[in-house]
Amino acid sequence: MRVDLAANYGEERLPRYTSYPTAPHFSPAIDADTYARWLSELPGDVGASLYLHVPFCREMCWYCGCHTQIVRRDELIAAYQQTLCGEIAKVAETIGGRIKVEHIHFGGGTPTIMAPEAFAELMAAMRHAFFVLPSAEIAVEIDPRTLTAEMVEAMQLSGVNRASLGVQSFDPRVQHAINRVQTYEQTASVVDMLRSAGIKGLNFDLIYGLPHQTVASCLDTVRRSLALAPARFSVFGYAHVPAFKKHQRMINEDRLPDGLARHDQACAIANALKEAGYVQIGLDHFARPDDAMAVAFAQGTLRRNFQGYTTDQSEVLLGFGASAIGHLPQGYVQNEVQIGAYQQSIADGRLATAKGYRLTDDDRLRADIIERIMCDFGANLGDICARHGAEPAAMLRSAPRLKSLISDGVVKLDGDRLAVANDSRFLVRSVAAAFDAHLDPGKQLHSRAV
Ligand SMILES: C=Cc1c2[nH]c(c1C)Cc1[nH]c(c(CCC(=O)O)c1C)Cc1[nH]c(c(C)c1CCC(=O)O)Cc1[nH]c(c(C)c1C=C)C2
Ligand SMILES: C[C@H]1O[C@@H](n2cnc3c(N)ncnc32)[C@H](O)[C@@H]1O
Ligand code: MET
Ligand code: SF4
Repeated sequence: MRVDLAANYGEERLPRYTSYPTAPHFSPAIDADTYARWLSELPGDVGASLYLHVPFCREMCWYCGCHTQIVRRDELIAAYQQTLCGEIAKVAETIGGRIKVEHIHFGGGTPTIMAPEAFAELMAAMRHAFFVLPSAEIAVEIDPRTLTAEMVEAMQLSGVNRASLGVQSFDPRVQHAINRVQTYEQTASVVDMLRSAGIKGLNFDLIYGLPHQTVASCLDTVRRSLALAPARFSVFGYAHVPAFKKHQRMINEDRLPDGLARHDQACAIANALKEAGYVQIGLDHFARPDDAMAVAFAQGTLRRNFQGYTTDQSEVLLGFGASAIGHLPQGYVQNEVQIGAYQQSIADGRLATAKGYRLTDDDRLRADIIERIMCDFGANLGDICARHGAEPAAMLRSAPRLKSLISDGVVKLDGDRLAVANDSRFLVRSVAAAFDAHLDPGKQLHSRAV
């Protein structure tokens, strides 16, 4: 990495571009009526992906940046699951046909906090409302500390074929500082259970930049993780935003590694995973070369959505649950974030849309460019502009911040082909931001760029 540039670009607060425009630009002008109209306009043969958000956990990890809350009473989870079933039926009814589904992702929070029968019922509700293709990828985010054998069986019977495990760090000192104690044996046993049930597409989530983390501690976590041989890793830098996430105040900021230490940790993890034969993908993913994500990356067909990088090619993403975001050809929609408001909407027979964004033609063009930059570290502006009936020269003129990126050697422009220099890939968010017409540099809404 070029440390000289980190100071110029690295501290910028930039979006992670899981959508364009990004979620802070969503407005209440897009409401349940708009969503209903958009759904009814979907072509009958469209392929969709489903995202189900389950915003509950048993205990708060102090670093957590997800939309989740602590729940002790199982009745609350049961009531929420019933609401999800109601929302699925309502959305299918509004579409007015049984569209085909290519991917299902259960995220959270901790989806496996549901009762196994409730999980099975939810899957059945989806198969009833939609045509879930036999080839569909069905993925569940898992907290290895609380996964039961009964839940594994319910997932197996429901056709789940991928699982993403929260691992974060195996270092006991780090684990205590983040309120997440999870032994290696717990994780290993969950890996065994899942594999025995035929759920073989495994991902591990790791985090660097946590309190007390060092390069040695990160490398030890990688070494132990490699022994369990997951097909993929997601490696995130800890995003410390205590103003948004009050529980992050429990993290002692004096124990957080500084920018340089974070960078060393990120590099050490990346090098160790690459040495072990994993391919580095985008900002934060690693996959075995034969894994579908590595293949998509090699072929230039990797996509980016609200879960991060994905192999999912669907044009439509339907989000279910509190705070869930959906993406339709017309634009984005986000459900009520508060669980009470979400449940009330569905109980009243309405969709639960709280806000959204209607895409313009210019947004679609820029979204395409930004997605390719985030996925491929480059973009063929000529091809992309041609698909949108636009001129690459005009697009380049409207991206004035590219100039300094080019003169700093971060970006190379060869005709209409843009490429992020190999040693500057950590600045990919800055390159994407150069095409972001909505970016307001005054607002510090996002986490650090590196
Ligand atoms: C599975 C856990 C999730 C993580 N992020 C999301 C999920 C479902 C999705 C998400 N989180 C935020 C947004 C922005 C819009 C919003 O409704 O608030 C979305 C779509 C909030 C957020 N997440 C992180 C930060 C710093 C913020 C607030 C500020 C901002 O919008 O940037 C950090 C963060 N959360 C997750 C990760 C992996 C991550 C950073 C590496 C988990
Ligand atoms: C879904 C995954 O997101 C990661 N995750 C959750 N919160 C944060 C945060 N504040 N910063 C970085 N990564 C985070 C964890 O690795 C989790 O498993
Ligand atoms: N909640 C699970 C865990 O932390 C899944 C990842 S975080 C949404 O282990
Ligand atoms: S990291 Fe996972 S288990 Fe921990 S609080 Fe967040 S969603 Fe829950």
